[in-house]
Amino acid sequence: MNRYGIIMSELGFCAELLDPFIFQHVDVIARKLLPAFCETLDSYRAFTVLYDAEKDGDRELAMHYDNAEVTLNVNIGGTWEGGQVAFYGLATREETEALEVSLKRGHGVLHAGLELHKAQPITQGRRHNLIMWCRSSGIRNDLCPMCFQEPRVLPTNKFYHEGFAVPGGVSADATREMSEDLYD
Ligand SMILES: O=C(O)CCC(=O)C(=O)O
Ligand SMILES: [Fe+2]
Repeated sequence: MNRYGIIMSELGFCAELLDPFIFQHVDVIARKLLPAFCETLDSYRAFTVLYDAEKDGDRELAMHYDNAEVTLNVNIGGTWEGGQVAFYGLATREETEALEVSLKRGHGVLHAGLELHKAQPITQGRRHNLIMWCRSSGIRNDLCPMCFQEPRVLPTNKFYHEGFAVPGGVSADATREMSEDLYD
């Protein structure tokens, strides 16, 4: 469970910092390294995780896959022991033996969102990471990364579209009207 993380958009870190970082840099690297999992990255959800072995902190994160086409997980501080990120292969396949990544301070790992993974318990110190769930509507519009079904994409409110994009042809005004009908 992530009880102490913060959502980067709520702190205003997106427009000047994360938008250019993800859309101009991570996008190029992700499409080169993980072409089977992403096309152009066109939205993201970024948040932090904070583990603390000494206080009443979170110590670990249970096995899951991400609501992302690709995830960039970067350490942004702390000194710690334990806390490896363990990977078990794609959620759509049989579970493999754990591949454990011990991130060093300031280092990161880029992986497919579909990779099953968990954070092993931290045994000493604190670990603070920035998690960027990067989305590619070109992929998720055809296959929802959570339920593996083809989604029916409807306009939603303008703040929270979870990475899907309404297919072309719908004007901004029409989208706004539809979302007002649906959610007001
Ligand atoms: O603790 C970590 O480094 C991994 C966090 C994670 O997998 C997530 O928040 O989706
Ligand atoms: Fe994750």
